[in-house]
Amino acid sequence: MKSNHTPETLAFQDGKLSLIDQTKLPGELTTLVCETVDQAHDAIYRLVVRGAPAIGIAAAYGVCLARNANSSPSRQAYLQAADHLATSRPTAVNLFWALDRMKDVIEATKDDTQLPTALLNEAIAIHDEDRQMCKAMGRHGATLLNDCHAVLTHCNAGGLATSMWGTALAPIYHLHEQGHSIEVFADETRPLLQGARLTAWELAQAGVPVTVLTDSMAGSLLRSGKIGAVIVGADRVAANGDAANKIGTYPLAVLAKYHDVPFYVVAPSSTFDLKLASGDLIPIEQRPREEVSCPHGVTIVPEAADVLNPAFDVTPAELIAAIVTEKGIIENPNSASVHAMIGGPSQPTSYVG
Ligand SMILES: CSC[C@H]1O[C@H](OP(=O)(O)O)[C@H](O)[C@@H]1O
Repeated sequence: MKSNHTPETLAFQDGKLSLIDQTKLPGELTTLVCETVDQAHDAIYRLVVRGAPAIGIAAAYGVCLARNANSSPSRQAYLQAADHLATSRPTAVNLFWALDRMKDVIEATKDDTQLPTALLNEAIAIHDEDRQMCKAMGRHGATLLNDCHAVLTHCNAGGLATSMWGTALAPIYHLHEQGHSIEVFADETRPLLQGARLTAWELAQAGVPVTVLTDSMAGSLLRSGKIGAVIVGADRVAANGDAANKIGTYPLAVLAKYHDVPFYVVAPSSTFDLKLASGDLIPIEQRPREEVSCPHGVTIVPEAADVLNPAFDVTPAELIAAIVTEKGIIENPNSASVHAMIGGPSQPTSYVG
C-alpha cells in the first residue's frame, strides 16, 4: 500500500515522542510532543494516541523517555517507567505486550550504558513490525471483501489506531488502491465519537467514500441489505476467539448475525492474549462519567442521574465469522483455530488490570 494512505500516527526523534493529537481531530491536525514518561502516560490515558497497536508503540517509546529525566537512567528507572505506563489503560493487551518486550530488553542488556540504545532499537522494531503487520492484514482481509462494495465499521481501527493503514481499515485501503469500488459506513461511536471524528477523517483524506451514521442506525442499515460485511478492530482477543472492542461492537455482532451479514475482526497477533481462556476475563476500562454526561462541555445528563461508561464490550467468538491476522485468516474462531494460528510459547503475559 502507498505510504500516503494515512499519516504516520506517531514518531520518535531527538529523544521526543510526537503524536497526532487525536482529541483535536477532525477540526485540527496538530502534534503533541511528549518529553517525559508522565506526558506519554497522560497522552495514552486522554486518548491523544489510542487504538491497541498505537498504544503499544507509544508506550514502547514512552519507556525511552526516561532518559530525559536522567541522561544515564538506571535499569530500575526504566523498569519504573514501564510499570507506570502499564497503568495508563487496562484493556488493550498491546500495551502490556510492548512493555513486556521492553522489560525483556532491560533484562537482557547487562551493561547499563547500553540500555538507551537497546531500548530505542526495540521500540523502533515494534513500530516497524506494526507497519508490516498492518500491510499483511490488509492483504489477507481484502480476500474476504472481493465481492463486497459496502462495509460497516465501528470506532476507529484505521491508520490512527496503529503505526499506519490500521487493522480493520487496512483491507479497505488495500482494495481502494487496487481500484476496487468499496464504500465505508462508519458508526459515529458514542461517547467519544472515534468513528465520526477519526474514521471518517482518515478515509476522506485517503479518498475512500465514507458515510457516518449514529450508532442507533446500524440495525436498519443492516436490515436494508446494503452492507456486505461488518469489519472491526479489537483491543484484546482471548484464547477462545472472544474479542474485546469499543463499546457497541457486541450489539453490532448480534445484529450482523440476525441479518446474516458476515462479522469480521481484524487484529494482529500482538492483540491476542492466549493466557485468558475467554473474553469474560478481559478487563474492561471504565472511563469518566463526564465523557457521557458532558460531551464538549455541554451537560446532557442531570447530576442526580448515574452514568455507565465502559469503554469496551466483548463479542463472543460464535458471532465472529473470521479473525484476520497478519499470519492469515482464522475462520470460525475457537480455541483450537486460534492456537493453531497464533499459538506458541512466546505469548504475552496476561494482564488483568
Ligand atoms: C486497531 S485497535 C482499534 C481499537 O481501539 C479502539 O479503542 P480506543 O479508541 O478506546 O483506544 C477501538 O476499540 C478500536 O476498535
